[in-house]
Amino acid sequence: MIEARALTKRYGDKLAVDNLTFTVRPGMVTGFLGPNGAGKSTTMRMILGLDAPTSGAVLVNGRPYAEHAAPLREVGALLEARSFHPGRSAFHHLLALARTSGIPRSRVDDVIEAVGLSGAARRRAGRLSLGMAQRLGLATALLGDPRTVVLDEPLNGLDTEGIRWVRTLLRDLAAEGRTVFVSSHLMNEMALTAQHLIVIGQGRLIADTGVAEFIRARDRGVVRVRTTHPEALAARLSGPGVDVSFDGGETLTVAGSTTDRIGRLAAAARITLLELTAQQASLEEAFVDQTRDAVEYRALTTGVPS
Ligand SMILES: Nc1ncnc2c1ncn2[C@@H]1O[C@H](COP(=O)(O)OP(=O)(O)OP(=O)(O)O)[C@@H](O)[C@H]1O
Repeated sequence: MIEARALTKRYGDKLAVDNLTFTVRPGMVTGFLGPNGAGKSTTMRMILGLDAPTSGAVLVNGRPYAEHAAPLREVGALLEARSFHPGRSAFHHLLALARTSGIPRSRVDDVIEAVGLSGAARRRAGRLSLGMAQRLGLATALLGDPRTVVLDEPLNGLDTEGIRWVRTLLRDLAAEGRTVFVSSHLMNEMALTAQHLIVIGQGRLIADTGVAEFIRARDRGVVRVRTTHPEALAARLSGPGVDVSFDGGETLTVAGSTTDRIGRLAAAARITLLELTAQQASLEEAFVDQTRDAVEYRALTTGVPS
């Protein structure tokens, strides 16, 4: 369990984390989302005792990180890929960590196997591909068999198979009753992996909610309709708050209405429907919509000078 209470971090004039209060619960994967510069990494560093809060506090499994007698057994972390000595092999990196934390050597072999690094474990870590380095980072996080894992962008550099593997790994860790807190910019992947979301923007909490609820909160009720008489149906559907767009063929996209209403209206007008589908917003659409005001660096679209 991770409990942030009025957690705040200021760097000079910059309020990187602003009065964040949230709880990350065990037994599910919690995604940590926010636009660039929102304060995710800063929050994660404070969870792990690598940065001190300006005010407020964050507890991991009931205590500040630094107060745990065997922190590696409480919290496993992946903050940056390649945060290991490049000249040391993956095996020796893990072995050195295990020795200083009272973790048995057999556990090193276990995590190497678990993350699929067996073939590369003796190679110097500096020569590992980004994907392999990411796997070593995950092995490091899991070494102490921790109750809580905190992972900053664990999917960076992984190929499709690696991404699917991490998805299963995170879900399995959560199913074992662990607390899994993971940031990622890959929204489609988060939608598949996480059950809960903490969303921040400019250091402030935007949402602390289930993934489905987060998407539903901004779902504008878009319905796709295929019909034999699109123009006639469009004329009947249009009205205050209802937006109908027509693709020129037999399909209409209707915002601001429902499948029930459209179905009944079509039946009353004796218009044949070929398809009537409520379209759910994607997590990415919901995210863009709900963090729009909190984007720190917005790309400006400028015309190309002629
Ligand atoms: N050591 C520091 N000194 C000064 N400002 C910092 C420092 N670390 C972070 N910041 C600033 O604090 C804000 C939050 O940064 P942080 O890296 O936590 O965001 P993030 O959500 O992890 O971003 P990204 O998604 O781009 O990784 C940013 O404006 C950043 O420039």
